[in-house]
Amino acid sequence: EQPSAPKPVAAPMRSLPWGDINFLQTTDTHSWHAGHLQEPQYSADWGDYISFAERMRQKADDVGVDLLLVDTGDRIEGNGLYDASDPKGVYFYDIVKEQNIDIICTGNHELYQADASAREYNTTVPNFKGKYLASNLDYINPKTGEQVPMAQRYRKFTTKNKGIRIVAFGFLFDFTGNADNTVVQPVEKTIKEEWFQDAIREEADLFVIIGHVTLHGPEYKAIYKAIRGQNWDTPIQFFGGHSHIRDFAKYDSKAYALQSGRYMETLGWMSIEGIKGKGKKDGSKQLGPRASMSFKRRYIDNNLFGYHYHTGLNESTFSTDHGKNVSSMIHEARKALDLDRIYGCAPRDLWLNRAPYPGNKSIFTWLEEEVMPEAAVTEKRKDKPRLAITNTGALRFDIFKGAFTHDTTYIISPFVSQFRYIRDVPYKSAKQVLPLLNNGGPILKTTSLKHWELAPPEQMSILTDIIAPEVLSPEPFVQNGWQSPLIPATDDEPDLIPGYTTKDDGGDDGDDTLHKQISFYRVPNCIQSTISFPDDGSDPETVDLIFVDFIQPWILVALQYVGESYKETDVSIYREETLTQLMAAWIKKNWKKDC
Ligand SMILES: O=c1ccn([C@@H]2O[C@H](COP(=O)(O)O)[C@@H](O)[C@H]2O)c(=O)[nH]1
Repeated sequence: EQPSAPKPVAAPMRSLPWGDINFLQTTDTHSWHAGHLQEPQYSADWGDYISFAERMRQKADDVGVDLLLVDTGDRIEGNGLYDASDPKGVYFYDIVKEQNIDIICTGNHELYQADASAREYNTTVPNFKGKYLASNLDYINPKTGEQVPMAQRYRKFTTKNKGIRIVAFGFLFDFTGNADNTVVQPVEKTIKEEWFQDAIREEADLFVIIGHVTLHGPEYKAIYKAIRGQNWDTPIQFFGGHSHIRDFAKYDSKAYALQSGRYMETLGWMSIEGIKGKGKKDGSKQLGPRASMSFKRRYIDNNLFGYHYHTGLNESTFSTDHGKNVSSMIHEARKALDLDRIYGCAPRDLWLNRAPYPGNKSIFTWLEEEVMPEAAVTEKRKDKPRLAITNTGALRFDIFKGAFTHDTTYIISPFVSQFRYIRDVPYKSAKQVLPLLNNGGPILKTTSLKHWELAPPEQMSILTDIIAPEVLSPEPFVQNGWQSPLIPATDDEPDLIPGYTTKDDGGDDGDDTLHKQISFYRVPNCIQSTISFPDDGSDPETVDLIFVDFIQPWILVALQYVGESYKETDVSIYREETLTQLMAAWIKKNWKKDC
């Protein structure tokens, strides 16, 4: 772990079920490879994960079963370890490649910016040669313009100990926001291609589909139907991602899917018992239906207490030299990037989804009422009445009371979005834009734009508020000078720390650590600040309509719906700085430095 990481807190644990084949999954790590330096329950780093994987592989070898590692994309964007260097990722790629991942694929974040996709093609794919799969993704060579597969389409291999013959694929959901140096082919089209139809006819003991794909969306449904249509009895294991939640889905009695959360908070554990490997010399051909199998999952909180518990090791025996070296690499990178430099001290916790919006604990109310009115200003139009709109998905994480650092700026908002504007929009039309964006409804039915892409990804899967019987602790729990956001508030379960209490198709026993439930309040797709309106409360004739560039397509469609025919050429840059830079400047100016 990192030297400043808070020590994990002991908690009641559930052990890991082992099977003939076992998997560890990471997804949506978003460059949190240093772990969470303000939350003890997620404080292990990528080096610790390497030690954990090495110890668990040893255990698997000792009893003659298999363990494979999977990563399903969105490794970048969301933490200073990737975002703070110029170019991005200067230290990051060498750290990630140290983990011995068996099957790995691309997320949408690897594709938003052309330079990131180029690094993926030129660095990550070769770093994981033979393991990196791109079933529906192509790269466009910038020199020749040639469109080539991002990586190999699928992989066939046999496991070391049980001789299980695996055919594996690596998909990305039907993403359309990629830069123009990649091509994402819709899943429905890909599965009709000859290579895929041939691959699902290969002899296999297990199909493994990894993807940056949610478990209950149309893409995995289509792949499942295609494989099951051809192989009525072969086990199929899916690994998904993208919506940042812990999830487990049962498609049939031999087809399951696992998704392992976000931000290095969770390692997913999947075990399948009852698979016979035919890849061993002594293996016999499968005749008739397979015997019953069991598919079990766990969500492992990423901290050393759990890693020691699951390996049966302790502080002096757990870490491998390799793991320790990678922790040092991360520490050196963080120092070189100056990630602990303090910008200001947050006076209170500000929550993305743990507190209701609007409200004084909501990060969006803070942004809307305090930050945007000061940030959405330019000298030459500072007296013009204006509406400034930001999508809530632009913010990615909570702010905890205490030190707000260089690192935190990227944790909160890694994007390079700027404010743009359309000048002098009739107010009667401009005021209808926010409700249209938030209600989704009619405007978006006629386009390929999806309103859920505006909000935090968790809201794709969490469709109603979850209100936990917890209250925020009056006294923050302080460790190593950092603050943990919550401690148990009542005496009835004094040992439980607030955290994930997952319910999925397997029931409510998936989490390896027993936690107290945390609330989740849904937020609107977009928020709006009303700035420099007439003092007498009257409506202005026209306003400058300001918005972050990510939502420009939605804004233009909404304006069209209310009868205004603005085009891309009517949009100008309002501020040169990114939203992240503007927020950082606001914090430096408004929050005191001495925490
Ligand atoms: O420039 C951007 C890019 C993305 N977003 C928001 O992020 C989500 C996607 O996040 P995942 O981690 O891939 O799930 C997208 O739907 C937007 O809400 C953004 O605001 N700006």
